[in-house]
Amino acid sequence: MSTTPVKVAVTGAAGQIGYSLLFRIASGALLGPDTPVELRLLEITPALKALEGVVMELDDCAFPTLAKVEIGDDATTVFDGVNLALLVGARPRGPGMERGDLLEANGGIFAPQGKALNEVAADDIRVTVTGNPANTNALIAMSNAPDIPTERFSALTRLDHNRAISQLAAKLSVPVSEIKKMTIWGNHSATQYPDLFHAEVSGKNAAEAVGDQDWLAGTFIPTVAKRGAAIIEARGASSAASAASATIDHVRTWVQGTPDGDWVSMAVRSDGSYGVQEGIISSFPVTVSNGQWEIVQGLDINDFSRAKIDASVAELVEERDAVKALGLI
Ligand SMILES: NC(=O)C1=CN([C@@H]2O[C@H](COP(=O)(O)OP(=O)(O)OC[C@H]3O[C@@H](n4cnc5c(N)ncnc54)[C@H](O)[C@@H]3O)[C@@H](O)[C@H]2O)C=CC1
Ligand SMILES: O=C([O-])CC(=O)C(=O)O
Repeated sequence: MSTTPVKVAVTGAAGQIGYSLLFRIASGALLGPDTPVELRLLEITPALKALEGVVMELDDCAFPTLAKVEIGDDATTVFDGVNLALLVGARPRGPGMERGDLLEANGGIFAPQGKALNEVAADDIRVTVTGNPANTNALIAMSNAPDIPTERFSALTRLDHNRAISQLAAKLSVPVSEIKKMTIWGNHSATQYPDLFHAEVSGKNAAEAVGDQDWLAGTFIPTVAKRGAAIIEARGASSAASAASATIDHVRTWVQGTPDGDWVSMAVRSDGSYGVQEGIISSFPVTVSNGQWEIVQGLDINDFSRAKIDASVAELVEERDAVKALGLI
């Protein structure tokens, strides 16, 4: 085992997602069995007592990869020297709400956290935003951290990506491992576009393998895009274990890379690829190697996909304009 622990910050650590996420990070599921981790856990002051209880449970697991845990309510102290920051802490939506309804309540959290990361994080900091509305919260954090390269900020659309793989695998009665090159485009919201025209099932084009545009447009896309709301309806609370699992998948891919012949979905700063307005944080197909993501280039976008991508990007532009008006970026 290497000796220097990787410092991993998690915000909202006493919340639902935190309760699933922390134990997976501490057990080595994020960085592997040979990399010790130091957890830096940020919460609001009233939640610190609950967080102490979670830390007692972490201690009781006796994870060999968990080197140290520090908790606190001050971002500048907790983020000091961190290599990875998982920004989860934010209010979840309830029944009947869209994630964009959280913009005002949650947006205010990410400007100070971006500033704190800018001031004290390690030089190799990588930031993943899970708290909703995730894309625009990542934009806020990035805009408030001018000294951190913009490619070190990302937002989570891996949960949508995993949901899309699962729905397609069930439709075609194949194992999820047969599905490659899934893409989520745009916003982590009901306008997101899960794209089957470039996905592959056992090496064959997924849209052709499905051969049913009505299912693709009328069942697959809305099922994936509205899965979060369906879980809130069923569970009475928003998805937590699957969100934690996707957060692990996202960061592990960012650190370890994508396998040959596959890609993942990550929401990252647009460079204008595929006509997505430059500067917003939008989900793209990306490959990762040596800790650097690259947007997959050269995919043909048909008229159906063009309209779906444009609609989700228009929503992201609206969200950006709203947080600009609030003075958050
Ligand atoms: N991007 C995605 O795919 C998904 C995102 N989410 C989002 O993740 C967020 C967290 O969800 P849950 O854990 O279920 O919510 P939760 O309410 O159980 O936990 C959130 C925690 O964040 C803490 N918190 C609030 N403000 C904070 C601040 N300024 N600094 C540090 N901590 C703070 C709260 O005290 C609470 O403990 C929500 O915004 C939810 O909508 C949830 C599922 C999937
Ligand atoms: O739907 C929600 O509010 C929680 C979330 O982001 C998801 O499950 O995708």
